[in-house]
Amino acid sequence: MIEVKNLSKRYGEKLAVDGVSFVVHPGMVTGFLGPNGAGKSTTMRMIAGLDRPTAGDVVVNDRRYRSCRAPMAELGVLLEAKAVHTGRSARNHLLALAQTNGVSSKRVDEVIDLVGLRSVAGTRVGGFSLGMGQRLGVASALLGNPQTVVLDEPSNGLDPEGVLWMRTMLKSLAADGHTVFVSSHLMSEMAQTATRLVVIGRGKLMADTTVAEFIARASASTVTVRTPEASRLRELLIAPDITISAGQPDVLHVDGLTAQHIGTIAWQAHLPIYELTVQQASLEQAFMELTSDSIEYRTTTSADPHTETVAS
Ligand SMILES: Nc1ncnc2c1ncn2[C@@H]1O[C@H](COP(=O)(O)OP(=O)(O)OP(=O)(O)O)[C@@H](O)[C@H]1O
Repeated sequence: MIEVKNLSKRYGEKLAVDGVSFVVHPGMVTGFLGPNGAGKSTTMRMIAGLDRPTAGDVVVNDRRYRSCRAPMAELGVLLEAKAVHTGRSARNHLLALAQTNGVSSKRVDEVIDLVGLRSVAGTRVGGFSLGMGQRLGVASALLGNPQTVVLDEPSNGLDPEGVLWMRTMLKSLAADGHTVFVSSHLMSEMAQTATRLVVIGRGKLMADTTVAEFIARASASTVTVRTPEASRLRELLIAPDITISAGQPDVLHVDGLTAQHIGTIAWQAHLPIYELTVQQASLEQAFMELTSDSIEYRTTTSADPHTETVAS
């Protein structure tokens, strides 16, 4: 479990993390979302004990690790993908890490298999691709079989097979009772991987909820109805606070009523229904809606798409 309590981090004038509190529970994957510069990496670095908070506290697995990092069996960390510049092979790199942390060489071979690096375990790490480096980083994070893992953009640089592998691995870690806290900008991937979400914007907590609730809160829950009796159904449904727009002649889009309600009214009036669909926002749409005011680095729409402006 990770408990973050009133956590703040100031870099000079910049308050990168501003009084953030949340709890990451074991047994499920928790996604950590926020626009660029929101403070995700800074928060993760403080959880990992690599940055000292300006204020507030972090408790990992019921213990405080103030000045030193949590032991490998407690907390496994993958922070921003950095190439490991070493002439060592992947296996020797992990063996060295294992020796300094009292981890057995048997575990080294286990994690090599777990991350799918068996065929290149003897290859120099310096020549690894970004995706192979990510897998090695995950292997290092899992070496101590930690109760809690904190991974910053673990799917970064992975090919589709690698992204699927990462999703499966994170879910299986969570299913085994581990605490899994993962940042990502890949919204569709997060929607498939995480059960809960912590969302920050400009250093402040914006949401701490389940993925389902987060999406439900953002979407207007429009119901699409397909019926050959669209105009009759419209007359039966229309009421104050109910908005009905027509798509094709046999399609109505209804805001303000549930699918059950619409289905029941149609059934009572003996109107045939060919389709009744609740239109839910995607996680990406929900995220954009929630964070649109807290995007710090925004591209201008009319000018050069490569130009970035910093909002005041
Ligand atoms: N060492 C540092 N010195 C000064 N400012 C920093 C430092 N590290 C981070 N910042 C600033 O703190 C803010 C939060 O940065 P952080 O890297 O935590 O955001 P992020 O949410 O991880 O962003 P991204 O999604 O782009 O990785 C940014 O404005 C960043 O410029």
